[in-house]
Amino acid sequence: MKLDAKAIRYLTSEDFRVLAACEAGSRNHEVVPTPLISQLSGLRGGSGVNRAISNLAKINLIAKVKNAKYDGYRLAYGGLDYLALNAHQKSKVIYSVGNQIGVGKESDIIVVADSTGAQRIMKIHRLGRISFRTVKTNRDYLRHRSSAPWMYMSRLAAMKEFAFMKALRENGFSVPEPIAQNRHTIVMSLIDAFPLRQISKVADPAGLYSELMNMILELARYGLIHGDFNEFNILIKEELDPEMKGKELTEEEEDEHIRLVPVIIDFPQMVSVDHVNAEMYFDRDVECIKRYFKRKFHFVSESKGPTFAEARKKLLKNPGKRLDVEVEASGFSRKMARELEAYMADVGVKGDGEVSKDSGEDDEDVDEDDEKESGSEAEEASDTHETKGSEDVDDNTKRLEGLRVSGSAEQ
Ligand SMILES: Nc1ncnc2c1ncn2[C@@H]1O[C@H](COP(=O)(O)OP(=O)(O)OP(=O)(O)O)[C@@H](O)[C@H]1O
Repeated sequence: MKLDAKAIRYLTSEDFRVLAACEAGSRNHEVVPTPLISQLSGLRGGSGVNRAISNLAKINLIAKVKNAKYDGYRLAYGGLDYLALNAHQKSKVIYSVGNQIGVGKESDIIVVADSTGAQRIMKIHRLGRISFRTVKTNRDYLRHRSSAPWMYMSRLAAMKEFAFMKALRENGFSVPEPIAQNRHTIVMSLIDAFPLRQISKVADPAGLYSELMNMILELARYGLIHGDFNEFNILIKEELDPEMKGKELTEEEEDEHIRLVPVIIDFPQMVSVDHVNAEMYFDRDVECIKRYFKRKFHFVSESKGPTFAEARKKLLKNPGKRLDVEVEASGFSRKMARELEAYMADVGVKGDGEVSKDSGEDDEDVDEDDEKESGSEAEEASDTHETKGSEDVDDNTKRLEGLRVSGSAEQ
């Protein structure tokens, strides 16, 4: 399921039309019948369509499925990746694709660049990585979206992340700059920093701790609770004090004037302060930071940390713009939020370095399944085209390979 962009430059506009037809057909067909692909592609004459279908199947963008009633194809994650990449390329958001720098439980993080070489991050949401087979199949959100839930849920996750990132950024919060969203992907600015998880020593833990607590309170003042505020989702950027910029400093002086600036990069669980479980989420965020600072930096604050009641009071006394309301108005509706939340609840939440216990067991089963699947996919793939080495994963050098994304894509 890893993105391999190499084949994209060989795809023709016909291939992309057929791929888009498979995507459209997948919305209400688990297996899209070949005649329907042909019809939806709008291409005349069967031979072009058949050639495109066989091209796409060869590089695993679609997969042939023999159904009890008819033969057809289903869109694979790779196909959806290529459709999104093609769209980003057409709108000049992405010009080249570089290294994968992270594999999350539910996403891939890839360094990309625009035509000037400016580096950006593309995050590909993969909510089907944890197989839907293990999620209770009687869930409402699956019943109504049964044909391709992975596609729908991954797009919802990308929409949610983009909507919140935009609202937060516009209101002065320290988050990456959101650049574009297409299907299950978002493109954002690259933050040159490490996750708090990887920071072993902090000169002033009390300062950083209070900054993080203030962030939690400030979010609440704008009507939001992060819900997954932990050492993985906070990047720590080193910045020189503004008044020291441009001055010639020794290394020691520089160290003295470096400020640690937290940047929030991921908000899968973000909820409104009006959510039924708002207080639980708020307290969990506060506890997560307290526990982590104690364990990692041996820092225990004298104050107990903010309570939800205090946050509420702050919100009422000095309200910010209600970003929960703003996000809803931007197109990520309450219904979508509920569907995504039901799914997230099923697969569990990571906090303080651990996958929650209930979901952990599920995850193990699923990962095994998943490995088997992706293993065989990779084997097949290596027959037809090169696959990327796993050493690229987690490579923090953020080096671009300068791989062209597409030259022949549909206009
Ligand atoms: N904008 C960015 N700039 C730089 N690095 C980033 C950026 N976004 C993500 N990363 C890197 O990728 C890693 C994973 O990102 P993120 O937490 O958004 O993915 P995730 O799928 O939610 O991960 P998980 O499911 O494991 O929490 C981060 O820890 C960080 O190292």
